[in-house]
Amino acid sequence: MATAILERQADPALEARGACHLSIQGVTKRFGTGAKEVHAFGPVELTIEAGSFVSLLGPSGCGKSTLLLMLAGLIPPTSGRIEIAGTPVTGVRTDVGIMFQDNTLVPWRTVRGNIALQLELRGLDPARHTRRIDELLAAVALTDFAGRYPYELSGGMQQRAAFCQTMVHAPPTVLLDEPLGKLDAMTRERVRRDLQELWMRSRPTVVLVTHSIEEAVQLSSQVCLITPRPGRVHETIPIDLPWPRDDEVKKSAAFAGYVNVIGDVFRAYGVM
Ligand SMILES: Nc1ncnc2c1ncn2[C@@H]1O[C@H](COP(=O)(O)OP(=O)(O)OP(=O)(O)O)[C@@H](O)[C@H]1O
Repeated sequence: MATAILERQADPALEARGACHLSIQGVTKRFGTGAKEVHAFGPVELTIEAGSFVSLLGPSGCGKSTLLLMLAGLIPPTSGRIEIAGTPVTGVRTDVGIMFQDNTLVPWRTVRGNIALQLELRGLDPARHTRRIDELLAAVALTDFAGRYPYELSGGMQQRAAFCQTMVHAPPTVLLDEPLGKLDAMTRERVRRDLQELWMRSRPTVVLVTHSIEEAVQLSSQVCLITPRPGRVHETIPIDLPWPRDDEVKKSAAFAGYVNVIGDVFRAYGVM
């Protein structure tokens, strides 16, 4: 799958897109005012190196999704500064690929039309990317459903279509908010492998929000542990395991060691 996803067609708009360095400087987020104010997140200082795969792990409500939305420029921080590749994030970033747990497929377009929409929104001509769309569809086993509408797909199929949407413009920065949460266990494992292979081949900067310690350890170059709300960085743990993180690696004592160490942190917080 990854090979297909990463093959880029000769469109300068999709070429020469290096991975981006992300910088989060003293960022906080508060929602509401007065008695209803919620201090959701921060202050946080965090640097995410270009080409790394960072998972954000933390208890429910600690502000992980809020951070992702701020990184994408969809909501502003209350204070602090976010930069992608040295440029302050001040609004929606079209060079970022983002995927949520609930997909953003529009009901009036087919699967192919939904994928094409992400190109159109960026001023790219879908007709020039037919091969890429076909390869993405094949990679997630949706070729036969390209002409179907979202309501005709299962939840897992909708997420796979949404994955194609996220990747079709070859984003140098990919933000994933529990994208695999609603997938069945077998599909989830397959998409994890695909995601890993994809990252290894083209090394976009990936930030993944997940509740699964195993998923974070399997996929990440670093796992960032976030405290209960208001979320702060407890620790960033480099995951020094060989790639690819196949079944052999997942069965290793070192893998189990990382899972235990991270689990101990959350057990100490009383959230596990
Ligand atoms: N638009 C909003 N208005 C008010 N409060 C909000 C808003 N969005 C998030 N919050 C609050 O901010 C806090 C962090 O929410 P967020 O969704 O970022 O957490 P999370 O770590 O992603 O949680 P989960 O793991 O359950 O998805 C929560 O207390 C939530 O209620």
